[in-house]
Amino acid sequence: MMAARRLDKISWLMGSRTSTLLNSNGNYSPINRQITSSTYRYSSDCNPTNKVFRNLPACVKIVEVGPRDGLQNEKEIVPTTVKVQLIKMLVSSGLNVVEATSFVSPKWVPQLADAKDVMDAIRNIQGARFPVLTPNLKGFEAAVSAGAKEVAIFASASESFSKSNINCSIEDSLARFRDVTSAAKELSVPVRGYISCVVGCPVEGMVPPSKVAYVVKQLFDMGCSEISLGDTIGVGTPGTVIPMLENVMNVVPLDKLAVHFHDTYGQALANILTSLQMGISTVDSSVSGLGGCPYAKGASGNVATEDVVYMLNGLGIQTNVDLESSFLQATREVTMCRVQPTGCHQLFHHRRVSVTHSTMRGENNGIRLFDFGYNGADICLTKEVSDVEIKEALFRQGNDKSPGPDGYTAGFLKAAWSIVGCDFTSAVRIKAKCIEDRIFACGLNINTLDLIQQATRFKIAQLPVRYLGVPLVTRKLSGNDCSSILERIKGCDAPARGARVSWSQVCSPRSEGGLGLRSLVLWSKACCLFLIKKILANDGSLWIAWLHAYCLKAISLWEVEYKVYFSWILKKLLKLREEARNLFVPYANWNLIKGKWLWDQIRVRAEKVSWNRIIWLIRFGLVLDNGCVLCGSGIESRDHLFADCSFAQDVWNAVQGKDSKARLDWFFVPHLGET
Ligand SMILES: CC(C)(COP(=O)([O-])OP(=O)([O-])OC[C@H]1O[C@@H](n2cnc3c(N)ncnc32)[C@H](O)[C@@H]1OP(=O)([O-])[O-])[C@@H](O)C(=O)NCCC(=O)NCCSC(=O)C[C@@](C)(O)CC(=O)[O-]
Repeated sequence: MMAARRLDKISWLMGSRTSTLLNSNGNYSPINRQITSSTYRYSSDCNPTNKVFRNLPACVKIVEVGPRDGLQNEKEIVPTTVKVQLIKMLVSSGLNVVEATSFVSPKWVPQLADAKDVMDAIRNIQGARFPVLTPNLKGFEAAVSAGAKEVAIFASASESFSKSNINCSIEDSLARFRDVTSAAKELSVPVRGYISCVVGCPVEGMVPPSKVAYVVKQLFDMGCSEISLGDTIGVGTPGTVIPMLENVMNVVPLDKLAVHFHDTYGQALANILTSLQMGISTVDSSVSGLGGCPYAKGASGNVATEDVVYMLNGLGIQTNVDLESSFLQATREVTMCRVQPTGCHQLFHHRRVSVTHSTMRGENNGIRLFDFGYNGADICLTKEVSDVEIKEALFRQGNDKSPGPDGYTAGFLKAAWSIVGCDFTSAVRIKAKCIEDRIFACGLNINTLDLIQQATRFKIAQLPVRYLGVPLVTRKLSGNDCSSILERIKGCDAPARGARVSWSQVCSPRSEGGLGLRSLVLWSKACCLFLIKKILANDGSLWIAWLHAYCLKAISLWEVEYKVYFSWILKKLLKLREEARNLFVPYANWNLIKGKWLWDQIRVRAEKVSWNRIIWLIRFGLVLDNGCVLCGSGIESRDHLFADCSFAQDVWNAVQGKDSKARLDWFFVPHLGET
């Protein structure tokens, strides 16, 4: 949600600043200045040769992944023109590697279905490279014919993630990627390799560094010019990143490696700094921290480009990026204003990223929100909800979620959104206002509720959610709560008074003219009798042992006296003792006494009817079984129907005018008329 908001802001910013990027001929002109740390106000005099930062690189290549990784997770389709504008703005800020889009299946990532159009539109932008993601040969061919000069393949160090992201095992993916790299080699197209889940996987948990190293080596051997190590769900810390990097560095040269950190736990900058100290000099990031992987539950945004550049500037490390470019400045300021309306103080910069990622995306927010004690959080929680948020909340619901009090399902509202969208959002707003002065409590006793009510003077209300007329309350339901459903049930009884068939007859077996239903009252009684049998047979269950030890206390069930402290079920069983005695005493063998047998004993029997099979056959157009309905014995085959069936034999005999008991032969039937 936060990413969506930031997108809105970015679009707005782009709209208001487009003019600054167009030259007098109306063509796009990137700025592409060489930026040094001295251009930045807070750059330090940090000497990269000092003890702590001895190994830091002098300059870092930033790979901007916002237009691809940043957007791929957005549900709302971002118009192609906006994407193109975003890419132009990023290049204008000095970012000279911008991952533009993906040539993946549009069914898997609908947001990037316009990959070809994006590539068409950025064809003439100079001063930057635009790699694109290609999951297979099909994607590679499409990318190349759309004008891509660089591609990226993406494997995973986790088997489960590989399956959920690209629908195949790691080994199968490597085979696909070999096809891509050999096709790319022929066309001299450089291939970047990604590895996801390098420290943790949403399904498998921790991923062993040796597994990462194995996949890295495979990608390197197949010809990847650069390999980016992705902490897809942002769970890494320097503590887990260091062993992973050490393993990887053993198998491929350092200058071939890049890092790609998501910022779920605000660790991305620490991880980047650690990676730089270990010699890495290529870092992926996404403008304003947009991003997440649609197939990695819990993956939050990428590390924000502005934050990375800010840190690198502070360390005196060169990038080509102008943090003071109008675009990055404005993106940063507006994003900060959302959560920090009192000012855009640089000190809150880091907090902004962490809070926005965790609170606004709705992930991990329970802990993070209060960890920070940050005053931006309450603004997030209390500010007015937007129409986009209302729509998002509805569209996140499953289609078959139970309907609200108005009876409309989420599926209906989604399908009819173009018609009812405006009404729906305004209705939600009205509701949001009228519930303001009531409290919805859960799990509190009546005294506490009273105290709250006295202190706040708010009414204690019930959630306006009912199912079949019964309120969804957190305490035990009272008779009053159920009154509406009871009324309905009673109401249902009324028309039955004039019915021609009694309920007991409806509940008799089909062979006795009923519908084959079982009366619940009778079935419950049969179950109770069954429990009595278990007590008498001392069947060994824990409950029976407990009954014998604590209730019956060595007295037989027939003789035990009724005690008020007995449980309701035991009292119920004792009331059935006489009936049980009549049933059980003649049968010493407990094994013969089953629930169905008991039900058969206690039910009222009716006369058998001969027509039931025909009725059921006709009523449902079904053949219930393949037995003959005329004689009741034998399978209803051709031979049986025309020859073997006793009814058929009577017919043939009548036709032939003789009383032959001889079995008719099927082959003889066609010739019957001839005799
Ligand atoms: C790999 C597939 C296609 C396999 O998907 P599949 O369903 O197993 O493949 P399929 O071969 O059975 O094809 C299914 C349909 O997709 C079509 N298709 C097949 N290939 C393509 C293609 N290239 N372009 C366009 N269409 C394609 C194909 O033609 C067919 O169409 P249909 O006959 O049903 O109409 C699918 O799983 C997919 O597209 N996955 C991409 C998922 C994705 O983009 N994830 C996000 C990127 S990875 C990431 O974010 C991590 C990273 C890189 O940032 C690093 C990190 O953070 O860790």
